[in-house]
Amino acid sequence: MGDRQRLRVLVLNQISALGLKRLPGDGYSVGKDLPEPDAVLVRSADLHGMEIPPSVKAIGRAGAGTNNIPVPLMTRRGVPVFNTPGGNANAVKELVLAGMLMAARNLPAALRFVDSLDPTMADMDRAVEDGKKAFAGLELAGHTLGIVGLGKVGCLVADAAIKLGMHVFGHDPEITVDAAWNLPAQVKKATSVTEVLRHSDFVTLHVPLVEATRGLVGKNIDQMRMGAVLLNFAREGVVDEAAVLEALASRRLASYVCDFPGPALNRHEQVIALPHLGASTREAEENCAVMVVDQLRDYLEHGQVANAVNFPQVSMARESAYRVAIANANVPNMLGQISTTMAKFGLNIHNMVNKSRGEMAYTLVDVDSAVGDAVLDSLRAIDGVLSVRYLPHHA
Ligand SMILES: NC(=O)c1ccc[n+]([C@@H]2O[C@H](COP(=O)([O-])OP(=O)(O)OC[C@H]3O[C@@H](n4cnc5c(N)ncnc54)[C@H](O)[C@@H]3O)[C@@H](O)[C@H]2O)c1
Ligand SMILES: O=C(O)CC[C@@H](O)C(=O)O
Repeated sequence: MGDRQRLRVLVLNQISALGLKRLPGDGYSVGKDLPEPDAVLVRSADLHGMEIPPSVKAIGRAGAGTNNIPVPLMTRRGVPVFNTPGGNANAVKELVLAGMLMAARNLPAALRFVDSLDPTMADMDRAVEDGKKAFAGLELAGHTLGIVGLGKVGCLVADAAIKLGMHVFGHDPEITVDAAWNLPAQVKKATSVTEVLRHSDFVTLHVPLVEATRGLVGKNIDQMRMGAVLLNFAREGVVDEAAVLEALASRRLASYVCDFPGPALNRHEQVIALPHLGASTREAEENCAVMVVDQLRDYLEHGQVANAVNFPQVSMARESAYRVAIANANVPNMLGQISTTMAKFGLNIHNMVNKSRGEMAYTLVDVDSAVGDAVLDSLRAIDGVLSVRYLPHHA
């Protein structure tokens, strides 16, 4: 196949080879520096400042958060943004448990103490026994964990905390039915973030960064129990850093555990800052890469949509070799105009599906004969049409 006939996938972060090898060389070119890419694959690369070429038809995020991608702009261009719900949730859960244990047992300070001991000293045992009292901690069992955000990560953390003997309070105003089913019955429902903060010894945040969650924990830190621990494995902007620093100084917060280092946090003795490690396990990287690549391929080759954050879920079995995929504004008479245009060119619609999500809608149309450029141009010219792709299937 000629190079331009292959679909080009621009890869902007380290994506597991297990996923990338699902893009077969006879149909795809994959690389870090490809002109006119058809799709972009990322993890945390910030696309806000980047010129996303008009050739891009889909963006795949191997992970959960999509705040590094200009999603509304892509929606206006009729470009879906895919993510991988749950693909890295277990990895994050395990790091949250590690974070709670590191804070509860003063492990970073204890390690620094051991590191400071002169290995050649005569009485190491005595120095250890004398020194250890500075690091006495507390056990998780019997303490209360508050969880804000009961999605893929929050639910797993709740389950693990219950199994460790903790009491758990959870808050999520938009919890899904599936998540609610998965939640252990012992989790108590909190009706606000403040209620979680008031009743918890440990508070962990698992919400996406959107306008509504920016600074979700800030001034309200003064509602937290004295000596509580705050964990942020969500995003930097979900907490107000100045409020955290103040609460650490007053000892309202004993520790702040986060995945987002910064100048005021690094080397702070009450802060445990990790280098955005939540999803960095072999298993999570493989899960996310495989999921996102499969979703991208299904969209690029068949127009089907699974796990896009801005498009409806759409699937339709292939019953014809000639498929057109159309993203359009969710306004009256779009389907009428699409079918009239196709009829004008003598195309018979074999099967179609149309679904909407918010202000946009997505339509897959299978027709009985090949579709020429003139039809596609006429479809593109319909007011409200955002993108049109022709997806012939060569069996
Ligand atoms: N540190 C890391 O490496 C890492 C890894 C995975 C995810 N994350 C971050 O964690 C976030 C959550 O991940 P997830 O996989 O659980 O996502 P998810 O979409 O499954 O869950 C997010 C939950 O937050 C809830 N929510 C939204 N706004 C809320 C609010 N104001 N108050 C309470 N709940 C609210 C949603 O209803 C949803 O249930 C991601 O968006 C990402 O930013 C970080
Ligand atoms: O890719 C990563 O390493 C981090 C991913 C994480 O922040 C997410 O939102 O899924």
